[in-house]
Amino acid sequence: MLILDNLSFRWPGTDSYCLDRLSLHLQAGEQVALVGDNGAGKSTLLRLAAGLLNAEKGLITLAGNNLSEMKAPQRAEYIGILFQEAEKQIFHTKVRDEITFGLKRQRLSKEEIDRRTARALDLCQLTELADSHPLDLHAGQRRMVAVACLTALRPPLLLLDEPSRDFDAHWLSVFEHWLNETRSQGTTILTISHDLDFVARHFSRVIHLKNGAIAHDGSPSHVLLATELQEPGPLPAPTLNSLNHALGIDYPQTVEGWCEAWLSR
Ligand SMILES: Nc1ncnc2c1ncn2[C@@H]1O[C@H](COP(=O)(O)OP(=O)(O)OP(=O)(O)O)[C@@H](O)[C@H]1O
Repeated sequence: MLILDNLSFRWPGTDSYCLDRLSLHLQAGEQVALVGDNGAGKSTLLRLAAGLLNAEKGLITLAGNNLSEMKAPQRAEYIGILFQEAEKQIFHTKVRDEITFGLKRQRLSKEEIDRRTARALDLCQLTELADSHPLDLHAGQRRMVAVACLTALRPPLLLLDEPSRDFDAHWLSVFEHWLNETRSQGTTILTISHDLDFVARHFSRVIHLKNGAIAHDGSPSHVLLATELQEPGPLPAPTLNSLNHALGIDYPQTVEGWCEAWLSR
């Protein structure tokens, strides 16, 4: 689905490479989390993958196409982006209009637009807020409005920048339910996250970016327990991994799986 081949990128006016000869291959239907310190280059990588920045060297291929040769509307058919400040993606005065905007641009029938909008509102628990002004909503709900727009458009690749931040417990569970639904439909997802418990709960492949290069790439237990993440620093290991490590066991990453394994030991 997405191939980053030997990618190098420097921000204008800087001498050092922000990303240095980075290669990454995402299969269709894979869900991958990108973790690493502040300034490691995660958002820059996501913007390159979205075609919003151009690499100095290397090639990005999206569904067999050279990304740098794809025009914005063609890229939009394949890629949905959730920025860190998702509220800046919202322009309309009603939640419903925000969702239908992208669908109308795709020239879908009214029935299809209504069907997709109703489903997106329902999945994102926004049905009762459909006629509200997005700016009257709180941060978690506003983020779900941006998520609902992606849901309705159904791009095969989602690029999410710290999607779980700003949610309270209720809206985090709504978002995680949405993520499970989206995964079950085979959508390819690349997400940035600093929440390693969230990463361990949802992603079977984790990439640890360090100083603009891939330091580790593998399962959550492999990557999140790697030495760098164990040391005191900005990325503490997720709770279940720390527990497994302390007890010297290799148990599942979900609370349910962990309890099952513990009870049947
Ligand atoms: N618009 C910009 N102009 C110049 N340098 C930038 C710009 N955006 C980011 N950088 C620099 O590029 C490097 C990587 O930044 P980036 O935002 O990609 O890191 P990150 O891993 O996403 O960090 P965080 O976890 O804090 O979001 C940093 O040194 C940052 O200062």
